[in-house]
Amino acid sequence: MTDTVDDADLPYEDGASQQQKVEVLEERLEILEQQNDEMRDKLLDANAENNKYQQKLERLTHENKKLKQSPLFVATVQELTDEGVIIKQHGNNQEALTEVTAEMREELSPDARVAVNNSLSIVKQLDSETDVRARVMQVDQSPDVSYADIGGIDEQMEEVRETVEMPIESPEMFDEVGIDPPSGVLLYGPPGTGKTMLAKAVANQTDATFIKMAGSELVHKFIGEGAKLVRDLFELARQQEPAVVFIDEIDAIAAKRTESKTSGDAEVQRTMMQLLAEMDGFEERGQISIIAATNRFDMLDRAILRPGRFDRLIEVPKPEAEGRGLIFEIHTRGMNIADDVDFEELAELAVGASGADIKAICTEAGMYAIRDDRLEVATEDFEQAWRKIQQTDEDDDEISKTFA
Ligand SMILES: Nc1ncnc2c1ncn2[C@@H]1O[C@H](COP(=O)(O)OP(=O)(O)OP(=O)(O)O)[C@@H](O)[C@H]1O
Repeated sequence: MTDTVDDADLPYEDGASQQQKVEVLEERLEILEQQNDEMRDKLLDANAENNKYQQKLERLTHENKKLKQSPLFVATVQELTDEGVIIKQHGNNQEALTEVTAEMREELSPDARVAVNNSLSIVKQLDSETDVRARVMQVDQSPDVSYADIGGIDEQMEEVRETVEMPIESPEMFDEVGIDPPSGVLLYGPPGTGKTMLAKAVANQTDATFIKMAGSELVHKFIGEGAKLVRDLFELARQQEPAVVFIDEIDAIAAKRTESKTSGDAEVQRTMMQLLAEMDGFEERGQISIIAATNRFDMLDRAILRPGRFDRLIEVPKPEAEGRGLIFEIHTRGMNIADDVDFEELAELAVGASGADIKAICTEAGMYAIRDDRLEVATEDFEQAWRKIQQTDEDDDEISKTFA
């Protein structure tokens, strides 16, 4: 590069002639012009380079977005080698060697959980397993539901108590008599009839930790991890025993096998096999009771109903008139209701309502009173609320038919 002209001192002696001064200044001007040209060239080059990087960035951002949109699989990092990173896919346990950028490599360590795309490139690192567990499993040390909060399903409640309470409270009795305690209870029936409540109440009664896992979340949100999460679920229960493990929507993991052999099916199968294995290993299970629930009994794989697994099948139906009356009574306990409100009458009116519907009627009736600026809930409010809830149900049915 040309010499720089960086001192501001005049480049000639004080006594220099006019001629000498002009010559020196011209010389300096020439240098400056040259430098200017060089700088302009560099700027142009830098701009071109910048454009190139900008385009590359856009392309990569687009590609990254695309990668994140398509379904990803979960894998665990086994080893960081000079050739690349060895990962093991969950579900099929296949190992693969994949290359990663230097930045990604810095972040990774053996045992890290990562999401990989179809070509097994690592797209991102995932939360630790504890976070995932927290999201799929709802743990409640002491649920606040008691038997007195449940109405209209006394028989079912008795059966659940008999099956679950005894093995938790007096496991030694089963040892002494020499029989295996009943392993699992399967509650089936329409939505909102109190299945979850029953499981919570029995956990509360036995001072057991209530651990809930939703079957549908297990297979839809955590693809490739179902079997492992089932293992984790029972491990967690063992740490917390006595525990009641409640598997909601079990039909999502234990549905009848279909003819198709898609990878989704295989994954669900693996999850179910793990569940069966955990249920069969009762010896090591300790004071852990399993309660599962489904609205789709007809869809269940018979394997799950074999003796020694869910050997108590309890139907939890919608309540009859008497039961509906009791549920109205339960849900209005804390409400300020008019003296003339008659639960039997309300129960006669709300034909076909589930426990959850009745709870909704009571809340809605309270809302009608508030809107009307009254502090007391009247019979009319309940009637109006029931009409509204029926309407909402009909609308929902319409919507589900439209999308069916
Ligand atoms: N038998 C009942 N007695 C009192 N309240 C009930 C009863 N059944 C349902 N409820 C009310 O409805 C709510 C929902 O019930 P719950 O979650 O137990 O139903 P579920 O049968 O587990 O439904 P799903 O199949 O949709 O999971 C409860 O929190 C409770 O307020």
